[in-house]
Amino acid sequence: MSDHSNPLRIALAGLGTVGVGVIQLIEANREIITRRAGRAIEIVAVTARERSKDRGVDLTPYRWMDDMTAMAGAADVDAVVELIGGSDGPALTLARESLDSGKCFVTANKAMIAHHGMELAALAEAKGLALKYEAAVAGGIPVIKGLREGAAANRIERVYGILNGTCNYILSAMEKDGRDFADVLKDAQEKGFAEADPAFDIDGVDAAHKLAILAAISFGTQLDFDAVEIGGIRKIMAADIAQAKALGYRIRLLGLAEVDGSNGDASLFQRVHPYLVRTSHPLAHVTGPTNAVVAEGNFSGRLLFQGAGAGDKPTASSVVADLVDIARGETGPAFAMPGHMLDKLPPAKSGHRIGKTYLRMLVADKPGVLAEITAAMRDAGLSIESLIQQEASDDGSALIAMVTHAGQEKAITHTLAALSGSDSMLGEPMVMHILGE
Ligand SMILES: NC(=O)C1=CN([C@@H]2O[C@H](COP(=O)(O)OP(=O)(O)OC[C@H]3O[C@@H](n4cnc5c(N)ncnc54)[C@H](OP(=O)(O)O)[C@@H]3O)[C@@H](O)[C@H]2O)C=CC1
Ligand SMILES: N[C@@H](CCO)C(=O)O
Repeated sequence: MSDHSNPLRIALAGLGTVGVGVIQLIEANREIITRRAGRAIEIVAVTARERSKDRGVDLTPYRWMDDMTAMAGAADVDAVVELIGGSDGPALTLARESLDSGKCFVTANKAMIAHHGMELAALAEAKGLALKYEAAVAGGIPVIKGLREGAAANRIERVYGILNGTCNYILSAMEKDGRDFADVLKDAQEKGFAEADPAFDIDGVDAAHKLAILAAISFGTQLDFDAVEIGGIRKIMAADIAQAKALGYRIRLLGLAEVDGSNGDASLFQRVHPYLVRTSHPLAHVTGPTNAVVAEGNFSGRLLFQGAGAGDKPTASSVVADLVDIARGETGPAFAMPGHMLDKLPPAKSGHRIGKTYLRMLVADKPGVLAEITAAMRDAGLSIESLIQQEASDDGSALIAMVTHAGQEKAITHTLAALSGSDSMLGEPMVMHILGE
């Protein structure tokens, strides 16, 4: 470990959007960072794939190290910052080697933490080192610190929010301009907040990485990414956005987690899915790449964390905040309590969950179709709160969108199973849950 009267010396692996942001931030705010940290934070070594690439920052003050293993073992490095990405591969090797070599470790890599966070936390804990990942969840929002420190005295009942800036950008642009999905996605990629593989964003995987991390910190449970139920936004049509609006809702990709005790033993519910959110709810007004996380504490009440969920500067802000913590000597457990105290909960089943649901179906425009749908719903014990049928298209199809009264989720499954063989149904129905207040 480093001597706290000397600068905290860091090695930076990854010089892309976030890596360059970190260099710029440390340069721009050097004086205030030093005063807050109690000592300077100095970059001593850097690495990326391509040494000769122009990154718009001067790298000559720093030692270039092609060999990341050497970076992890360098005697003049106190903390390693990983901004490469990827759940495995070089990022994971660097994490293991850095902690093994006695270096504190900071990362923005939610994929790696979601998959390997328990192992890395155990490594860090065994050596009394810091493993920090504020930037991994919701970019520039200090939500990890908020939950880990500010809300540490609470039992968190539920945590949910908008965890992917790319999806929120796409959904709010579709909502505002009626633009189509592919066009808006291209925009998000150009702006630098989409993942290297944007399928991670639009299919909900990136939000699921973040949700699994939030759940572990919120509930004192072991990270269980594999148990997150995941859905994305690919199948959302402009018509869904319009119908949701007409029914008093906006569509947001949400991650939602809670400990479910309704069936006797506690289990962990984690879901990422597009939800309909009442226009009166604060999350309905979160637009663009902004993220927002709601945590409901049993003493604090509802907490809302909101801000930029991605981008060079906001994400760098979180990375450097972690470095300030390390410079101050803060090396507490990565998941807010020692690893052996984290509960291991089984994944919750969702069939008994009660809520309202949005259903959109493309159907053949012929007599009796609505009766067929409502009969399937009646048999499943599901009742309709509101329903819209759009005028038939030239191809003879009609779009039906409805919101059900609150019912068990398994009633939706039964309804769709009953309708699945029907030749009235054209294409796959779209199911979206409605966020309960
Ligand atoms: N962008 C954002 O807004 C946010 C990103 N994150 C996370 O931060 C991390 C970095 O993201 P971002 O900056 O956007 O990514 P970029 O793709 O912009 O940058 C990745 C960097 O890693 C380097 N790199 C890739 N592979 C290797 C390798 N094998 N060896 C050495 N260097 C390598 C690249 O080198 P080269 O430049 O030479 O190709 C590049 O400098 C990811 O984990 C991401 O999920 C988290 C929150 C927000
Ligand atoms: N691709 C992510 C970056 C921040 O984690 C997003 O769009 O939110």
